[in-house]
Amino acid sequence: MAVLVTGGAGYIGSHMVLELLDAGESVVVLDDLSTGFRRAVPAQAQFVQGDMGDGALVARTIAEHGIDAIAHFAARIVVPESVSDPLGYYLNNTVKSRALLEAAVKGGVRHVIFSSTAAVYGEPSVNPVPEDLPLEPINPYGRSKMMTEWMLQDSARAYGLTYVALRYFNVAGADPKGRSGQSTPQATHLIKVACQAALGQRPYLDVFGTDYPTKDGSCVRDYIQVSDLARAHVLALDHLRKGGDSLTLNCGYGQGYSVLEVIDVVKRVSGVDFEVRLCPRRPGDPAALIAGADRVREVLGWQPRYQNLERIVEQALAWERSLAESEAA
Ligand SMILES: NC(=O)c1ccc[n+]([C@@H]2O[C@H](COP(=O)([O-])OP(=O)(O)OC[C@H]3O[C@@H](n4cnc5c(N)ncnc54)[C@H](O)[C@@H]3O)[C@@H](O)[C@H]2O)c1
Ligand SMILES: O=c1ccn([C@@H]2O[C@H](COP(=O)(O)OP(=O)(O)O[C@H]3O[C@H](CO)[C@H](O)[C@H](O)[C@H]3O)[C@@H](O)[C@H]2O)c(=O)[nH]1
Repeated sequence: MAVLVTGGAGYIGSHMVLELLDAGESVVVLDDLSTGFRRAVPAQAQFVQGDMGDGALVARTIAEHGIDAIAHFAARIVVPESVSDPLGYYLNNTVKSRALLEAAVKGGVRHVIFSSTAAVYGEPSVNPVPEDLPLEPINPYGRSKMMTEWMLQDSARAYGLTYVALRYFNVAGADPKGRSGQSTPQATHLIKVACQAALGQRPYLDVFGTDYPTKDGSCVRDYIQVSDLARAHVLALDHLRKGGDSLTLNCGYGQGYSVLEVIDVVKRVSGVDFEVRLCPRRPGDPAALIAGADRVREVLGWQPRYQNLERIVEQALAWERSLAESEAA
């Protein structure tokens, strides 16, 4: 038995690969390296370079490696890009997920763990956000993911596979052992960008919006550490392999930090008072997104290990430093 990790050369997928290998699993990564990195895949994992939409390749990979479960991370993930290129997003995230699922069903794969997102909720009317809130995504990225959740639901009913859809809130930090982290040079994620500003790799940091109805006017988010998140996937896989039902679970800590609070923590941990510019709102940002986070703990017995923003920022800073050193070498 082996686990196929699509998008395993990317930020979150590479942490899943580490978590699976640490748990003694056999791992095969399928990635087209469109935003991922070959060096992010450890030597103990098998690597197949290719497109998850290539049904013949996926079928061959499933058969050759005896795949019983797929952890499906591969996607395009930049919300504004999804607004300017919706058909590109529906192709990669929805149409190619359909091809992957078809090959999985035909190849007898029993379980799928899917990377969904808080973006399926759009601008939620309540916070913390419960999983049963009606889905009202406000951009093509969120819609592309919602449709894949639907395909999984329908496929589970029709073909008997079981799945866990995990709706991530804001993912941050890096492997505590320094083996992986967020490597995308143009990443737009707040904690990554703030760390780059602290290390002098960016001249300043923009704060997008200071007039939101929140504690200090800036947006509030729930930042979950990436290895804690990967651990939830491993528990989800155990749950399914033991015959557990299909599930949809939020992944967050249920704790919100404002953009200005995050910046304070990055300044304190780094010891650098970098320049911060207060800017107008960024289109499409909901004021607050905090996970209703009880279900993942109750159903999977998930216990976070790194629920501490200082620690998450320390990891992100350490990763940025190691990236800068490897680029300089
Ligand atoms: N980063 C976040 O905060 C966040 C939040 C919610 C959900 N997610 C979801 O988590 C998943 C992983 O995101 P990430 O932050 O690691 O992004 P990432 O860009 O680092 O990783 C995506 C990986 O998928 C690969 N890929 C893309 N299209 C492919 C295709 N057609 N065939 C094969 N490989 C392909 C890329 O090369 C890359 O390695 C995505 O599904 C994303 O929607 C991320
Ligand atoms: O330079 C920056 C970067 C971000 N922000 C703010 O910081 C908050 C967090 O922004 P991120 O870009 O880090 O994350 P998002 O909340 O926009 O998006 C994340 O969560 C979404 C789910 O809602 C999607 O899944 C998406 O892929 C994932 O990156 C937002 O209020 C944003 O406006 C800034 O002020 N300045």
